[in-house]
Amino acid sequence: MTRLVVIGAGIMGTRICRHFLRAGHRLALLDPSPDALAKAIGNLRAEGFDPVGAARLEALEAVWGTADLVIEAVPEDLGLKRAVIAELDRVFRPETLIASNTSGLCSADLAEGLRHPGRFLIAHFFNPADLVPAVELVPGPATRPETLERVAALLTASGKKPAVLKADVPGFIANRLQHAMLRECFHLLEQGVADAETIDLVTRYSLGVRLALIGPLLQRDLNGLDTHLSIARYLYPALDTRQTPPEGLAEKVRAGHLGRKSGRGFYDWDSGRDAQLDAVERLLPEVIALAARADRTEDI
Ligand SMILES: NC(=O)c1ccc[n+]([C@@H]2O[C@H](COP(=O)([O-])OP(=O)(O)OC[C@H]3O[C@@H](n4cnc5c(N)ncnc54)[C@H](O)[C@@H]3O)[C@@H](O)[C@H]2O)c1
Repeated sequence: MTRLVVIGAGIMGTRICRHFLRAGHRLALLDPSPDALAKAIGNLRAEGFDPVGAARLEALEAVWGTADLVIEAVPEDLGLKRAVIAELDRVFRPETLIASNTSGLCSADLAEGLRHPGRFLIAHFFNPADLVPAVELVPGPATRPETLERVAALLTASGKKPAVLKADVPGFIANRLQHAMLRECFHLLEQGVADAETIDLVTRYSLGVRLALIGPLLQRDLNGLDTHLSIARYLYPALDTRQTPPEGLAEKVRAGHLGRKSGRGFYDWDSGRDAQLDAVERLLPEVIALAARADRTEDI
């Protein structure tokens, strides 16, 4: 059993806790917001777990300062994350590993100025973190090989699929792909080629049907690289290559249309859509089980 500390009791922190508690680890959760902490601890207790909750690091230091791994999941702000990680580096013994759940900041930027940068790396979980198997691991220039090995082993033993990147690039793999696809979605919307419902429908019932079972590169091998090259030759010049986010997106954010959390985004969020999306999330384990079956051809 490993002792873990999670910093930040928001969407990601709570679900990361749930994952490791289910895997049998001991866990402390820290958040300076009393509401966020009470909600997270309350939800985890309702599931039969008993995590330690704290509002300040000093409250954990005596007992948890020797924890095996600390994972920070505070808001995506480089200055805030740097300050939090530097404090963790100061408070926890040098043997305690430190991971950041940043969505795409560089490992080198987060580790700058640390006293013990060899114990730091990025461990990028996906939402919902208790269900989605992949975790991107991004070492920084000073990360020790044992840090990477220990975190990868812990994740594998708890049922996750860690994937180690060979370079410290912003956005890692998944967010680079996601943003490339979304840039083209905005392009199609702006050009009036299709509305949001149509783009979502085509994506789900074409690319989406395959993606949980076959990665995009293996799928291209199936299709034939010569065909892909012929299409790429005429298609690339027509694709969006802009270097700044679309103005339409910025307008939505300025108007407070943030998606589910504000009741309106690309779609209107009434209680029916809320309930529908909750039901869809309950289907995720089935999709994940299918993806795992695709790795074992004897099961198909
Ligand atoms: N939401 C996602 O889908 C998702 C997916 C993958 C990665 N991430 C990344 O995970 C991180 C957290 O995202 P989230 O969606 O859980 O955010 P969130 O806003 O839901 O939660 C952040 C929590 O951090 C707490 N916090 C703020 N300052 C703190 C501090 N100094 N010490 C401790 N806690 C502090 C806040 O009170 C809040 O409860 C971000 O880096 C984000 O980019 C998010």
